[in-house]
Amino acid sequence: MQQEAEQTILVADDDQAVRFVLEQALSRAGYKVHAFGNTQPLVNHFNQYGGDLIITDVVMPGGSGLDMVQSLKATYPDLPIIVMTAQSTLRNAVQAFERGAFEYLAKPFDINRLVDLTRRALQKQEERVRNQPQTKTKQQAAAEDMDRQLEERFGGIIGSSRAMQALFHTIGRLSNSEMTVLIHGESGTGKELVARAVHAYSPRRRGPFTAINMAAIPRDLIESELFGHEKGAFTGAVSRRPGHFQKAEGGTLFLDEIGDMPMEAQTRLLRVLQEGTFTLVGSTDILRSDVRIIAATHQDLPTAISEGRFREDLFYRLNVIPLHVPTLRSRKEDIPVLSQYFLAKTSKELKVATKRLTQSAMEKLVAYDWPGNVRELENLIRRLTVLIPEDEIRPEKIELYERTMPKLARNDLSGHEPQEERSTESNTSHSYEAILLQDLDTFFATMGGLETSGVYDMVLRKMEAVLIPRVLRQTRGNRVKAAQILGINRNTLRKKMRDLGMDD
Ligand SMILES: Nc1ncnc2c1ncn2[C@@H]1O[C@H](COP(=O)(O)OP(=O)(O)OP(=O)(O)O)[C@@H](O)[C@H]1O
Repeated sequence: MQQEAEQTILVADDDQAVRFVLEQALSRAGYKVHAFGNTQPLVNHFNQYGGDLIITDVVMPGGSGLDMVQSLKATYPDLPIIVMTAQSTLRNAVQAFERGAFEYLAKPFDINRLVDLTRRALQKQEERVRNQPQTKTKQQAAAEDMDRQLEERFGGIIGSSRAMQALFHTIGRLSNSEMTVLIHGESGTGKELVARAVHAYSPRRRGPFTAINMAAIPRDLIESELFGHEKGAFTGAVSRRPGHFQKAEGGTLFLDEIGDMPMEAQTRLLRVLQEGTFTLVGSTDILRSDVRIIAATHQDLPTAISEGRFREDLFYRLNVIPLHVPTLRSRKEDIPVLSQYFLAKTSKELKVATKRLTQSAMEKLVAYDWPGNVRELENLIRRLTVLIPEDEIRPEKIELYERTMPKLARNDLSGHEPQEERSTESNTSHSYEAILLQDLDTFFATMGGLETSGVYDMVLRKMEAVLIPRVLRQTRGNRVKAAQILGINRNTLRKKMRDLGMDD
């Protein structure tokens, strides 16, 4: 029987007849055989060209086969070695196994038994290799090292573009300083990540880092969220409550979307920056603050100032160190490394195999404009990891998901005409198809593929089981209206409800 990939066996025996018999039998079994009259030439050959299995005699004029087993196993613990001897003593047998031999054969033996043993030893070895964690290539290990260093140094900010390198450089220069920083950049570029890195390399690194997003809090609550409130300061203020300034004491307070801060809160913030003091809402007690401020915005603050929405004096207080985080489309060279980073990160989080992007899929990602910047790329990679059953991400999958993402569609990953120019109807049907297809892919993936039979009925039934209750909820249980919306007659609806086990 021919082996799939030819494996090499090295034989050492001082008896030429034995060597001949072994060479013949093992070659017939499909192995490549090199036979030697002594141990040293075998070891030399192995060191130079390697080999998959060794068969050795024990007593040979130039050296002991057992000594060779010991020295080879010390360096190659997984190498299978079969020992054979005409002087079969207990001592020899014990020593052979103690030194790591796979098997010990007393001469004379049935040659078929040796061939059989050889096959088993090689199979076992293959299994062991398969079950062992993959050994990394030097290149992989170096890349991982670099990632780790980057992650450690810049809190997980990835980017090898010149713009990102310049940003890293500034963050590095800022370490040891406590100056106020204003970060500017489009949404999703990584402003919060940068703020965290600035904090992590500052003398306050052991203090708290607290983040608050002005756009995410109702405007009339921003002041009390930031500065805390006194009991009874407003309806609902049942007790005295600290704000983010107190929580960030001794550390850094990150004020995201500062452009959305209401005027009254701006005045209080200005006071903290000028005097280092503030008062709780509803109190006149002056509290001291030891907090470093890092603010961020995607808005153009000078425009907000000219429109009377932002205090000019506050702007200058905040903008002591301006940092700009570049858009992803202006640093396309970072897209491959970011994509790989998110593929690895997501698969680790979700405990699934890391997917690969084909070259043309990667080209698509690089060509795209990324209006949502790094956040959009991260989200897309997460979706692809979760929803695609295959290990490889091909460009069609990216086009498919593009249709379900209004933002992506605008920029057109597929290279088609922009979707806004298509009719609403076709837009809708496109996204329905894509959403359904995504869900089906996930559904089939959880069922282990599309090998099941009766898929048509099963899928339609599952659709009905979701659709009918949904429409009935919409009509508050009114079946006449529900049947109208569904476009089926009342009796059909009643029958389907019964089939689905829905109560009358
Ligand atoms: N250079 C980067 N390397 C790794 N991950 C990044 C990078 N930039 C952004 N991210 C990731 O992208 C997502 C968005 O980043 P982040 O929240 O910092 O953006 P942002 O500019 O503060 O957004 P917004 O203005 O909408 O608040 C986060 O999950 C972040 O971890």
